Amino acid sequence: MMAQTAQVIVDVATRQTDQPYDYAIPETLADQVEPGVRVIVPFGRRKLQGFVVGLSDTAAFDGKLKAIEQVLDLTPVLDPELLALSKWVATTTFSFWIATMQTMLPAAMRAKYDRTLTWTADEKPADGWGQALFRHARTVPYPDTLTAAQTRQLRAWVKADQLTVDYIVHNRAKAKTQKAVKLAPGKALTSAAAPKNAKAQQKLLTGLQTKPFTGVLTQPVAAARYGVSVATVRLAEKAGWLQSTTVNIRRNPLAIRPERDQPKRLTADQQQAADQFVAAVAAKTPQTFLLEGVTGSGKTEVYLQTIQAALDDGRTALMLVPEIALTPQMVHRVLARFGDAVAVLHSGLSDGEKFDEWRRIQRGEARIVVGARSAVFAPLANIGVIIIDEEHETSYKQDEAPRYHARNVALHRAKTFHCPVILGSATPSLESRARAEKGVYTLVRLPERINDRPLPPVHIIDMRKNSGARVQPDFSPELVAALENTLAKHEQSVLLLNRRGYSAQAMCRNCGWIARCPNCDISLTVHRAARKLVCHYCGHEEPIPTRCPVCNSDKIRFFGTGTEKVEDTLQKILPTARILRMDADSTRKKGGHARILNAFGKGQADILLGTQMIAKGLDFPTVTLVGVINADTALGMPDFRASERTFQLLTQVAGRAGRGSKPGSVIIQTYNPDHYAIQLAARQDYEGFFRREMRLRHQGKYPPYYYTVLLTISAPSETVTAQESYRIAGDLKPLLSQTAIVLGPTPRSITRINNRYYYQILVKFKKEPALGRGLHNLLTNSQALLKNKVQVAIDFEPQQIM
Ligand SMILES: Nc1ncnc2c1ncn2[C@@H]1O[C@H](COP(=O)(O)OP(=O)(O)OP(=O)(O)O)[C@@H](O)[C@H]1O
Ligand SMILES: [Zn+2]
Ligand SMILES: [Zn+2]
Repeated sequence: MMAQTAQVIVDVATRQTDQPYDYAIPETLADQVEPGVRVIVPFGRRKLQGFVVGLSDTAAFDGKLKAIEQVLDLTPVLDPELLALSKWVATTTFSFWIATMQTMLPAAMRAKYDRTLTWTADEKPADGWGQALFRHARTVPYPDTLTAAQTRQLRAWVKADQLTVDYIVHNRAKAKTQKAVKLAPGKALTSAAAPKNAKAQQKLLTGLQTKPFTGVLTQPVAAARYGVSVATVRLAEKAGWLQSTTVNIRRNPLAIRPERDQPKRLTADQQQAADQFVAAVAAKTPQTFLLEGVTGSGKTEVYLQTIQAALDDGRTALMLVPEIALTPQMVHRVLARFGDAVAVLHSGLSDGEKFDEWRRIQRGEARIVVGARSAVFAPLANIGVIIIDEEHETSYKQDEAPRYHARNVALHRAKTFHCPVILGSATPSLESRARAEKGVYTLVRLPERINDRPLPPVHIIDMRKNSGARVQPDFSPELVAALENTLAKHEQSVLLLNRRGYSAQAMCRNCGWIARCPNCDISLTVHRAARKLVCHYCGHEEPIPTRCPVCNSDKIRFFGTGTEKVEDTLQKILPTARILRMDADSTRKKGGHARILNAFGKGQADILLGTQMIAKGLDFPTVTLVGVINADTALGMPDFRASERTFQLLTQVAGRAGRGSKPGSVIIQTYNPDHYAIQLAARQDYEGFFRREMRLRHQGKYPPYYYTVLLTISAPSETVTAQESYRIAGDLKPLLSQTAIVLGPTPRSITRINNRYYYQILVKFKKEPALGRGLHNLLTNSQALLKNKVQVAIDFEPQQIM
């Protein structure tokens, strides 16, 4: 019997509507409504989009149900696994179900884009309606009105791979076509078809006779196949023995086609790691491994060989990397090993490109997915292994709703697919390392660098002694000497400017006025190249003033260390050095990262100066010196993870030195030379750091000993924000046991952003069965919140507490 009722989640992100609504299924749509398709339904006075999440045979209240008006998808956009996952993510992150479902889809499908139909099969549609539809073009607008039979026909074509539905994305990317050729039917391809002395054309003719092709080849591919130039292929078209046509080509995200490489012979350590992973793939055990491998220990090669094992087993593989644009090298390596079987998903892609990749995955054309955080929702079926590289990275946690952590989502999917998860890092998060300690994860270590290369020696420079009139504030004499030395040897250096909370500000030297944002409690940052002051929180911009608005003096000066300013100073110290700067400004343009890294890799610069983004994953064998200009800025943050972050950053960046045959060295400038995070990072002693930091977390009752939930309450009025925060804290406390700890409410360290005030409550707990429901009720039932324009954000295991 056909289902009569569909449960639909409508596209309204409020607590009140965050539940399935019943809709009747009209008979004409009966065979189109399935879980995972999107529909248009009447909702109040509006028509809304929604997702079908379930079907049932009986109506909840007979006859009174409104009916589904339209089905948007010919095939489900979310399969049962992803549908169930979206629900789980919504529950565990206190998000709206609609929001998690939307997060899983490429943006092109979310907005109101126009749809098209493209006939992809060689032969024409069999029936008259289809032939009429595609009479003038292979791609036509999606018809406005379709009968049920016609929709059924479209669905059948899609299932038979004869038809695709596309979204016209108006920004940047349009579907790309390339000129192509096919054999002209009925043309005799004899050598008489071209002049005897036209050698290239004769060569092509011979090739076409001895090695003919079917279907369509792009001009360059045809040229390569027959060893002639593209011009010759064009001549052949003119002569009529090849027919010209076009093909849709995939918008290739990174536009790189690296040379294919072969698996490397593993070292003994790599082999024992790979053996365990491959065994878990084969045995289909949802086991979680923590691969703790020092920088340059060859973790990537182990990932690649494990992926190969999953593919050989007929399964697929998912590999997450932190914000992929930051690691073009990693993507390059995966593409070099697996070529077209790889789909790449990351935030640098246009909507059209993302959609292309997503569809290749959904259709099973791409069996390996490499991507940043949201790629954890890639529509892969039959996953054989999930890898999370640099698992300690905070970018795996989304810091806006839905506040999911990709690691947790990965672990959940792995359970569904019965596949192992590999968490890799030189500096694992304390949470993961502690789980390995307890035996929840299996610890696998790579303690040595490849080819017995030593880890580089690290020198700590005490910047408190770097004073006096003649010294440069940002460059100790030791660092300058090392840079000069490296330059003289024609080797390369990497310089890290740790900019977190540290940027150039404009100040009046006469009265002390500092340029501040009118909307936020934060000073504005100087962007000298653009001659602007910019707020990094709300985006407010204003010109740099020439006179102080308070005392009218013209002594406006800049202070603080911006990357631009350091670059200027560095150029003065080393006039002949070729410097490349890599920060948010210099990489804003698409592909900016890849371009800078590429230039540096080719030896077009001597020094790569950059922010955090240069610390991770770079593998340049020619780098022999790494300098850290200011190691301390992260230490000063009011966050219990400050030491962990500092340790991770310094260890990672130090690991960029000496990866090739020449030995490297590292210089760390700091005002806290005795701090354990800096001392242990200098020794690359992860285990030592782990033990020490664990003791402190235990004393302070912080993760991984305690769980944390952060409530952030905001409103346009500070009084309302404070009142509501105290009320919420008061409501929560009775729900909690004696062992739970409630910190706050306290104003956030930057209390006002974009003219809203922010207060926080941090709950630390070990086991609170009633907390989840309590928080849920708080959000659902609170009319007061709505009335006062109060927003409450709930963040389970927040990565940033400020
Ligand atoms: N078995 C092997 N034989 C030879 N070279 C190898 C082998 N495995 C890896 N390499 C090379 O060693 C270098 C370091 O490896 P890789 O970048 O994978 O290390 P990693 O552990 O990911 O480092 P990091 O954590 O610093 O990013 C790379 O250039 C890689 O090509
Ligand atoms: Zn002034
Ligand atoms: Zn602002």
